[in-house]
Amino acid sequence: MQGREEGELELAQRKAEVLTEALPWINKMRGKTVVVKYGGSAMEDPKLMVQVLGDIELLKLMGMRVVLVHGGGKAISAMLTRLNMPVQFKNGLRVTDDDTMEAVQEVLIGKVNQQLVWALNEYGHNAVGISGADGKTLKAVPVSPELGRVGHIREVSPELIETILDDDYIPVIASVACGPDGFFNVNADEAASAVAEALHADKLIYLTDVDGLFADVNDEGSLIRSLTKAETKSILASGELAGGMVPKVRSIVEAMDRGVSEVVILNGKSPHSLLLEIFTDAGVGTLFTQA
Ligand SMILES: Nc1ncnc2c1ncn2[C@@H]1O[C@H](COP(=O)(O)OP(=O)(O)O)[C@@H](O)[C@H]1O
Ligand SMILES: CC(=O)N[C@@H](CCC(=O)OP(=O)(O)O)C(=O)O
Repeated sequence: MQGREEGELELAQRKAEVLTEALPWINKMRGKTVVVKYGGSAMEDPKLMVQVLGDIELLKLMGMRVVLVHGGGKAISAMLTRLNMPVQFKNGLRVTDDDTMEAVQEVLIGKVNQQLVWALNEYGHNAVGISGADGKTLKAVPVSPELGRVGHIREVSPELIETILDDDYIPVIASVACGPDGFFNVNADEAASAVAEALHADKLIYLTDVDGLFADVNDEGSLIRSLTKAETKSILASGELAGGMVPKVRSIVEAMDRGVSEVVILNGKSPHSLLLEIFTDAGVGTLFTQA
């Protein structure tokens, strides 16, 4: 009994230490705009998803203007497979014909977006789900004829997002944009980067399914803790990155080129990585800074 009480006291002291360490960060981040990109790879496990959304709720309660931009690539591929439709990527971007575009809309806007909104609402902080077509928030132009309806963001109109934030809701944005003749499929990493730029965000966070950027993709011990913009550009140019990490790192460079001062890649599968990154001195993941 005595031992258990001592253990409990130690735990309480540790919790108090954590709060003390967090206090300056809470002060620093109050009122700041944080764009969180939540990727399909880290959204697979519903239990983990609930935990991530709980962390987002906490950021909101601590006074941050939190914007959630989401993907859902795995869910789209699963739907296409069920429909016996091809799943094809070039340089990390999905080849998107008209039928594929319909499936993308159904999965991202109809399913994933509303699941996230519903789950955030369960925490008590009301969320509003939009796609890039709402309020013409994301306007895109085609990337190349071989990719079909894949869009590159040409312009972001942040007014609707700002209205939602000003009314104290959490905007949840599906990475579908409007283009010259209908909807376009935009990589969610690029959408998050463009939204962060348009909102002059203080921080852009990519939640994915790995701890950050590895020097060697096959070695989890090779996590790179921090990179400057120049170093990030040379990694991108080296051609060593593969799969979804290519558009992610390209989006990070674009965000930094356009003035976002801090970008982080975090593992959305490790418990409370968001809180550890924002509220602890050491942080976690890979931090990208201007210099
Ligand atoms: N150098 C690297 N470091 C870390 N991950 C890498 C690297 N190169 C490629 N990857 C791959 O990128 C994946 C993350 O990108 P992606 O699957 O698009 O995530 P998300 O769906 O979260 O956007 C990782 O699971 C990993 O397989
Ligand atoms: C053009 C393009 O590739 N669009 C992506 C959009 C979803 C996405 O980016 O989802 P994740 O963040 O989960 O990977 C796709 O169709 O998969």
